[in-house]
Amino acid sequence: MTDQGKNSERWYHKGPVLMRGRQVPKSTTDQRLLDDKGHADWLHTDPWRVLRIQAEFVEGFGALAELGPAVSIFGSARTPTDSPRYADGVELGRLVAEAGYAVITGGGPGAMEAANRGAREAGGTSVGLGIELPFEAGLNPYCDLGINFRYFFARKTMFVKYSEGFLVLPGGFGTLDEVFEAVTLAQTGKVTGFPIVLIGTEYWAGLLNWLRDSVLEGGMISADDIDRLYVTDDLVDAVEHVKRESARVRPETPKQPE
Ligand SMILES: C/C(=C\CNc1ncnc2c1ncn2[C@@H]1O[C@H](COP(=O)(O)O)[C@@H](O)[C@H]1O)CO
Repeated sequence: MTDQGKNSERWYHKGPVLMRGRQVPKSTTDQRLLDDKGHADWLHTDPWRVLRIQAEFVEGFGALAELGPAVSIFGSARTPTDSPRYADGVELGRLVAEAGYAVITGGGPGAMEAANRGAREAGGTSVGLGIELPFEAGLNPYCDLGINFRYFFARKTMFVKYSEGFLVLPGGFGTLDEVFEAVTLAQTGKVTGFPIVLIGTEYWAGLLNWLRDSVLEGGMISADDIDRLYVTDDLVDAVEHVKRESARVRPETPKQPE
């Protein structure tokens, strides 16, 4: 930390941050630390929040480092347990587990619960990366390994870092956010060989038509960007697509469950 006068203008370095003129603080960080008697407001400030964010990454990396090959399954938190879509989720979780992958979901209800349930029932590894929400429902009972995140962005890093692809059942904003994050990471080369499979041709048709007719037509994306989204109704084909892509980009094949 440096605090100096230079050409009559005061400047101050706080780590990588440069402050000049009126931006220069009236006190130093250590003054504030030592003068701060008795009140705990600092606990709710951004610098303290950064430590919690760091802790979330450290805990996530620590818990998932030895997971082995995994696939993330997304889909609506609102899928009713007695619906055909829930049954698809269970079947998909089972197929993914039988293919030797751990199943990672958002740990919530609906399609997430279905996929965790399928993985658990098939004897696979069932992981839930939950998110703290104001209307907290907690992790579904089919998660064998669960982490509850405060921050969406830390949690999203885990889905991409620890899975070899995304399988996406019908869903709403949360699901769309996960799809578009993955496809943006693929488009910008931040992830390579990362299959994204949309399950349900009828459900996704409107979105794909809009991507072709407006987004591609308007020159906002390229034709091969749309090809990053593989669409199918067939759950076996969905899992096979992930296996094919994994085998193409990673020489080692998934371990079979013991
Ligand atoms: C809506 C209800 C609970 C929400 N609980 C969630 N728990 C964990 N993850 C969630 C939750 N809601 C959304 N997500 C994430 O987004 C995707 C689903 O969002 P959608 O808008 O429902 O499509 C999902 O894949 C999660 O990662 C009470 O029923």
